[in-house]
Amino acid sequence: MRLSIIGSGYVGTTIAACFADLGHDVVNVDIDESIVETINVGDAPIHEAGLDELIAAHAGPEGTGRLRATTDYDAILDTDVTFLCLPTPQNDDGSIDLSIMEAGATQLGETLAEKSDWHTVVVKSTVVPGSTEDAITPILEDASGTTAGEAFGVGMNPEFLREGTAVDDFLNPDKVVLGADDDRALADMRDVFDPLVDRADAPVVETDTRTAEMIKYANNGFLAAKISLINDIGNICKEFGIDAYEVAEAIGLDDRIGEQFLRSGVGWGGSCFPKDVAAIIAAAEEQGYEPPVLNAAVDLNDRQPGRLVDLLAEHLDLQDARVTVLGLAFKPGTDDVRNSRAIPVVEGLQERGATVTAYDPVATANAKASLDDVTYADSAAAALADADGAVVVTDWDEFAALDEAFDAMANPVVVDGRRIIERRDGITYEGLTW
Ligand SMILES: NC(=O)c1ccc[n+]([C@@H]2O[C@H](COP(=O)([O-])OP(=O)(O)OC[C@H]3O[C@@H](n4cnc5c(N)ncnc54)[C@H](O)[C@@H]3O)[C@@H](O)[C@H]2O)c1
Ligand SMILES: O=c1ccn([C@@H]2O[C@H](COP(=O)(O)OP(=O)(O)O[C@H]3O[C@H](CO)[C@@H](O)[C@H](O)[C@H]3O)[C@@H](O)[C@H]2O)c(=O)[nH]1
Repeated sequence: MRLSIIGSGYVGTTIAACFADLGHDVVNVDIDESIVETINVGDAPIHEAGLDELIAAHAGPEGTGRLRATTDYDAILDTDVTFLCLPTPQNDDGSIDLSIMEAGATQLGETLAEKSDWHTVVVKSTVVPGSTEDAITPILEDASGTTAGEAFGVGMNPEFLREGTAVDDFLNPDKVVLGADDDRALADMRDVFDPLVDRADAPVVETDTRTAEMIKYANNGFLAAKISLINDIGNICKEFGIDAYEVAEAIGLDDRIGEQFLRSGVGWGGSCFPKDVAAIIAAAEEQGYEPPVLNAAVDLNDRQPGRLVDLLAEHLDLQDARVTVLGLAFKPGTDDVRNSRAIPVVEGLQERGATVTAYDPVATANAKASLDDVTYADSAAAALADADGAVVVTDWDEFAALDEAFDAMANPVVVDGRRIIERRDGITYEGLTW
């Protein structure tokens, strides 16, 4: 099928490259010219395992030609289905900010006014229940001068990929959720996903758009709360001198609990969990319901970075100390620092009078835009040399291999927020929950 993908960020670029690999003809539409140029020379605009190869295979000079990018919305006219992969950030009160989606839907609708045959629009972005039906569809109707169900159909297909493993997650999904209130839109969505579903043997959930929207928030809310619960239990373990990871391994053997997402530590960050949990709480409150468990999950998550800083302060006076922060990305495998726990950790250290030297294998450039007064080192060893203390915020594999670098610290105190450093003689080592 011929697909257009509006928004070529972490989700839009990944799904475009994967759909091209599955045999579709795909065009990415983005307002950022540098992203468009990067894709068209066959490179990935983001750091994501396996993405370079897929883009080179389909968009590069020697590629299949099944993937290209443009800033011109008219490219949509030569496609059958459009995915909206635009950002859905949060307002100051935590509620969803749909303004970028609304702007994209307006441009899409104006373009569809020129199209004579049927078109299916799929909302891929994470949006609160009712957004597709009550906000996006009316904009498409107004801007195109046509009616949903007649000239075009609208569906909602939430995305569950994780950054760092985005390509693999997209190509091997646990489930595919197709939300539609229109039979033709649903039929088009089935055709788009058939090659993926066949290949991955993935279960397909067909439902209406509001339920599809809610499934995404339920998924993220559940996972975020699961991590907060293991952090709560981990904090108790620490008080008793018990290893929370040993406890987690045992409880994870119970199929009803499951072994995944039981890594306790400095908490959940990223572009999704914090904003999505905030958005569904705000949406629930607007309906008159205050969700106590999700609120507690956020509250606990907000406290973990402070606990990390407090633990370091038990071992050294932070005033004028030089502290090394290992890891800036919100998780390993990505250059994304949006809502990374590194941000409150660095700010907490600075508030207590410490000066911070940081190192991350790939996220330094992005971190520079979010953090002030930080010295960035070119290697973990350089960051650790002569430091008065160190904290670990991201579980990059390369940190597990560090050994002698700790001996070059002025005072080898290490507080590990991610259980990645080996405890050994010669280092004063503290785990956050073990
Ligand atoms: N990042 C993830 O891992 C992930 C996973 C699942 C779902 N989601 C959801 O997917 C959506 C997109 O997230 P993302 O992380 O890919 O965002 P992103 O910020 O990485 O990318 C968005 C892209 O949209 C472009 N853009 C902005 N306005 C535009 C316009 N009017 N027309 C065309 N392009 C425009 C930007 O230039 C940018 O390249 C969000 O709703 C997010 O919650 C994200
Ligand atoms: O046991 C765990 C697992 C994760 N994390 C942290 O949780 C955050 C999120 O990690 P992860 O879920 O792996 O990455 P994301 O890319 O944010 O993916 C989440 O958010 C996406 C956007 O909505 C969804 O598509 C994914 O299904 C959902 O896992 C990171 O800070 C991790 O360090 C933990 O602290 N402990």
